[in-house]
Amino acid sequence: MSTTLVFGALGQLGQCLAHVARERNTPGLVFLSEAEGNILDQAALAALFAAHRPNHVINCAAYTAVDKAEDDVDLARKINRDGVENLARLCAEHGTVLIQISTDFVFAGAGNEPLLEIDETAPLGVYGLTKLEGEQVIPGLTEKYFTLRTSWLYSEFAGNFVKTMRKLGRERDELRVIWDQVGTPTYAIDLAGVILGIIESGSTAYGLYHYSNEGLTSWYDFATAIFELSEISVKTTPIRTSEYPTKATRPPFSVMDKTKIKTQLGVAIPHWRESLKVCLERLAAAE
Ligand SMILES: NC(=O)C1=CN([C@@H]2O[C@H](COP(=O)(O)OP(=O)(O)OC[C@H]3O[C@@H](n4cnc5c(N)ncnc54)[C@H](OP(=O)(O)O)[C@@H]3O)[C@@H](O)[C@H]2O)C=CC1
Ligand SMILES: Cc1cn([C@H]2C[C@H](O)[C@@H](COP(=O)(O)OP(=O)(O)O[C@H]3O[C@@H](C)C(=O)[C@@H](O)[C@H]3O)O2)c(=O)[nH]c1=O
Repeated sequence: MSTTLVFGALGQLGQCLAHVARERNTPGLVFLSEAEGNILDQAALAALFAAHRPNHVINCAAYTAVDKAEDDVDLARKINRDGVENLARLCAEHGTVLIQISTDFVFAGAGNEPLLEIDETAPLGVYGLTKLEGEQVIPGLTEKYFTLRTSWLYSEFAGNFVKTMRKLGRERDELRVIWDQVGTPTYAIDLAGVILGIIESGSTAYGLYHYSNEGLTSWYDFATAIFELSEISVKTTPIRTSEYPTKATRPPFSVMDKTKIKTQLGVAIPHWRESLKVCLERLAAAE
């Protein structure tokens, strides 16, 4: 039986992978928390590879606190770059396929056309920069990798914008949400399905791919859709980024073009609003 090691298993995407793998009865996945599989601990990683001889590794481990990263550069770089290097090196030694997850925040987002895999990267903050460094370290070490750039992940698991908005929308009289940052939300359950599909298909079409849901929206319009579909009534005011100061600068336009993953890997992608409905139904059912 083929084995897949999943690092960062207790994070949002890690939990979504566990959920989808259970639903599909996918065998051979070994889920590793940070304590069980610290991507900075080279000796522990070597022992895990020797014990499991994995065919695939999914790296869900990351430093994802976008604002905090601005003051925590060394740790962000260790996790988002050096940890990826550790995994890629061992994958090369063992002939393992590495599935790395990256972000739309590698782009400056100054344009207004959907971004391709070949488009210029220019991260605006430490999180995006260190994620880009993680992407870039892989091809020098192994050819057998899939790097999937995704954006605006949400799900019923862990903390995310959808869960925050539902909570704040019920607690507050008014919310002010940025409308001049445009991107595409991604239901992390959909992404988990795509990752498992790549493994199940045994695809060797290695390389860098963009994956998000279809369509585009602003954070304000996303929040408005969350309230409408959740039947939460709260005054929601669109504001400019300048009216919501944050430590890290985010890309104003980070919509990614998914033509490559659709044509080369045969991935079918739901519109963000359809996937949002599914997530909100599941959240409501659990309440
Ligand atoms: N969330 C989003 O909106 C987006 C995320 N991405 C990317 O998707 C991937 C998954 O993100 P998501 O699941 O949301 O992130 P989370 O922050 O929810 O999960 C990351 C996990 O990595 C763990 N971790 C941190 N350091 C280490 C380490 N040294 N060794 C092993 N595990 C570690 C964290 O543990 P602990 O919490 O205990 O530190 C956490 O459980 C990441 O690569 C991220 O950059 C891309 C676009 C959007
Ligand atoms: C809570 C809140 C947020 N916002 C804005 C701030 C920010 O621009 C946007 C989203 O806020 P968040 O803190 O959820 O998201 P942020 O941490 O910027 O999300 C990013 O995370 C990393 C990990 C990624 O890789 C990106 O793709 C993206 O998902 O909404 C408001 O305008 N009003 C509010 O009340």
